[in-house]
Amino acid sequence: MHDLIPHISSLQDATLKAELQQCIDGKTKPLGALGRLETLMMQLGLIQGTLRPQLREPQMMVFAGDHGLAAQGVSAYPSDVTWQMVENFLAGGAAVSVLARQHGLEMTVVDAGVAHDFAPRAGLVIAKIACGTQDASEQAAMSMDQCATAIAAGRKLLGQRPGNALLLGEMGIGNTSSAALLLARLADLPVADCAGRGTGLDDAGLTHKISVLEKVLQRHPEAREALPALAAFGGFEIAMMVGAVLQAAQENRVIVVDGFISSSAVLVASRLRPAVLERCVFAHQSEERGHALMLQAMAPAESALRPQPLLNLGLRLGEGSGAALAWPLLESACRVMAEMASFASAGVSEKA
Ligand SMILES: O=C(O)c1ccc[n+]([C@@H]2O[C@H](COP(=O)([O-])O)[C@@H](O)[C@H]2O)c1
Ligand SMILES: Cc1cc2nc[nH]c2cc1C
Repeated sequence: MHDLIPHISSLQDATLKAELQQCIDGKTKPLGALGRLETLMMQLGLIQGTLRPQLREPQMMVFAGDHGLAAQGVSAYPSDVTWQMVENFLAGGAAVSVLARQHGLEMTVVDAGVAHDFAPRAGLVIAKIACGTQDASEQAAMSMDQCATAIAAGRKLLGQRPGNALLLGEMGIGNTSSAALLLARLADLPVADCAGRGTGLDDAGLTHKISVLEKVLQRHPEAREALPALAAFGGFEIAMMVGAVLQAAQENRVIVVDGFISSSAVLVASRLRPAVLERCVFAHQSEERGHALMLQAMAPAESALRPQPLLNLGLRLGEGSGAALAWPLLESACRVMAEMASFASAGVSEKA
């Protein structure tokens, strides 16, 4: 366990925090007037241990995997869409491909367990654990060994990438079911509150999905802790994201979290090592039912670690699209810290 799950220290440095606050408050604006950008500036400064945070070589990593549970009719789309969208990511035509290009994000697609043989090529890492998970309504989605292998692979892959920022993306037909199951079990919530329409189920489809997920929870009463729950409910792309998040946090990289499924990986990682949350920037509030509860489940209401998503655009796509859309805000936070004048340097009068 200790080899698999690294130690992650807390960033709480009262001196640096006071200096950052003084630097932010000293800039030429009414106190607090840059709102949420100011807390982002503070967070980036704390992560990097400096008054001048800088972002370099941001890595968009899109983890893909298939889900045995999809056979139970829990998604509006067929499983083949997973590999077809991987091809689309690599061809440059998916939403995340366009947005990553726009913002200069290097994009890597990771085959964590897609039920398809891909031709090797630049931008694709084939790290298949298996050709899709098992059907969690019949058995554990993956063995504990597979789960550990996926986490270790995610850590290794992230460790090999350059830069100081990770943007999380994912693709996997059926993976809103895994994320909802993880939330229901780890936060002890009714699965009906955690499950949403995913790729676009209608009312009857959602009712069916919830009844399938209730049976899956009953099938795995023993899977109560983070790792057994991850193994029971899947998927490989979520497990690999858990590894990538743990490694990125250990290396003090900024982690930009996308939507419901990326957040479920952070939920698991934060149950193992709560300090990962200090490195996480939550890009947006997804339209998927359950995402708000997912964010609340990560930390108590009064905690400074309670996730506060940057955007609320009604997104429900995944892929890392929301993380890419939020990226310019992180760049702006750094630019403001570095370039905005202070009252003293600009000769502007302070509050009377
Ligand atoms: O990230 C989100 O908030 C999100 C919300 C709804 C759907 N998705 C994407 O839709 C796929 C999973 O949906 P489903 O219905 O097949 O479980 C998967 O590829 C996700 O990237 C993603
Ligand atoms: C077309 C399509 C694109 C996606 N991107 C992420 N999840 C997706 C699901 C579908 C169905």
